[in-house]
Amino acid sequence: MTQYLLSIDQGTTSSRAIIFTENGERVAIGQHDYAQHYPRDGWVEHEPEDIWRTTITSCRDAIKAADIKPQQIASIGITNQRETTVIWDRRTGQPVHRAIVWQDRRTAAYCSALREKLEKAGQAGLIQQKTGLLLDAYFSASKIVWLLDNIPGARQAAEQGDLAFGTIDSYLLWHLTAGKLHATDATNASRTMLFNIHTQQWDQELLELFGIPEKILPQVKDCADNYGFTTPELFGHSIPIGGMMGDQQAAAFGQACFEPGMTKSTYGTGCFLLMNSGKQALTSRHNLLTTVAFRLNGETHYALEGSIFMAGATMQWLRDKLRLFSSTAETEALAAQADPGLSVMLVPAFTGLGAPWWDPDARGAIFGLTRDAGIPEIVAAALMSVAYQTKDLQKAMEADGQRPNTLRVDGGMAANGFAMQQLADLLGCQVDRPEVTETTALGAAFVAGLQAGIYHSLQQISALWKLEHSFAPEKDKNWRDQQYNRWLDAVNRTRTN
Ligand SMILES: Nc1ncnc2c1ncn2[C@@H]1O[C@H](COP(=O)(O)OP(=O)(O)O)[C@@H](O)[C@H]1O
Ligand SMILES: O=P(O)(O)OC[C@H](O)CO
Repeated sequence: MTQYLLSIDQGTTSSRAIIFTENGERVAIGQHDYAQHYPRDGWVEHEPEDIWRTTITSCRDAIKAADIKPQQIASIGITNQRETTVIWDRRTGQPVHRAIVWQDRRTAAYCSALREKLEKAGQAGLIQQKTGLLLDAYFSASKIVWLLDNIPGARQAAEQGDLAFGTIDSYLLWHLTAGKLHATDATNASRTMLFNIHTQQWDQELLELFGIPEKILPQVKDCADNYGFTTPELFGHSIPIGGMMGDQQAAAFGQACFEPGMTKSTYGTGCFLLMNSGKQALTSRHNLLTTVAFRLNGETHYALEGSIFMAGATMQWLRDKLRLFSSTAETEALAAQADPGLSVMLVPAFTGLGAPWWDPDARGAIFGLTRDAGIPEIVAAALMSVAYQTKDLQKAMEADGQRPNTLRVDGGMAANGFAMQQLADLLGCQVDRPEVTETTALGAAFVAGLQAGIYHSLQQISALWKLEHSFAPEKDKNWRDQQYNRWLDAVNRTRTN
């Protein structure tokens, strides 16, 4: 009987399930979008029930479309939007509130106050030293604090051990196993701001600092590990769950970035660039994050990460709010019509600026508009903003003494040839796009396959990576510097810090 791997990719805007062959070929997909809730400026929430329902429907659709039996699935891998925080009641499985999404900025003021407190106490570097993260509303810790402080009775219930916290991976695992397992993996744990990435343990000092009871936290496992079995009612058969990874780490794994210096950049809703740093956890002095890249057999590999909040989401804004086009697939042809002599710049700071600026109060702007500027120029500026933001990350890595070698790209926006060519031109390095751009799902399938004994080494997985197109830089250094200086000027005009 032919064996397959099922990857669950629970993303910010949609839930997906993809069936892969043992050779990493995509057989079938199930995908469902779900509602985004914006109750106030800067607040972003998801209904956990929507996440669960769309995930399970996507799995069933994928199994049906692949025309296979659940018995043929050797293992399930779970990958997910990271940091997004859910707290639920262990007795009923009911969430106490909607999930607070990674993009949500409601705890920005709390984070600023805590930063000041730490600075005054001479402990400014404490959080970065332990977690590799910068004190920001992006990560789970301050979101947990908000839930415990704002949901009546939550703090007391948490202290009594009645509540469970999880990022989306844990929440899905809990439901897939009918409440048998409350676990996460080291990559997701490394995004909570409560996990010491050096000792690989929940950190007591940080739990005290945030006032979070340890009882609500999940057990932390390797990425390829025994995550139990799906409860039989779901698929008519209990399928083993063998892999778990945050989505950006999964993308790096699916891109086979296993050696130090290997770098990937994923262009989905946001953009996340990860450079493998091997078994060494590098500390950035230029506002990048240190994160767990993967942990296998108890051995941790690290990465430097730059997180940008708006990439594909900028294209959605142009489509849905400005109605400049009806499908993002049109943007490549539109941008190709832009007059290269016009210098429109779009800074997509809709929810503040991420790495390396970390300015939660900055807001978006379009500069350089003239009477000749039209839809093509604005679309081109939006696509180029993604390349400029990646250039910011490249500069920060270089300032940290790192020189990422070729860049492997993936995610929905990597399909856009205009954006990818701009990226190669601005970075001045080769940009490689693989045959499978759903590398996030593929990475989760790979770790699940390691656990199932389908793969025996990382070399075996590397050999499955296949190049589809390589974008080579076509512009010189002068052009790059000139363009980048104009970008910096535009960014500086939106910054508040
Ligand atoms: N051809 C394209 N050109 C530009 N942007 C695109 C294109 N295709 C998809 N996108 C953008 O990519 C994003 C979807 O990518 P995906 O990897 O599915 O995201 P996520 O996992 O964050 O939901 C959307 O924001 C969409 O606007
Ligand atoms: O859902 P995505 O693909 O936009 O990824 C979200 C990231 O994991 C947030 O850190």
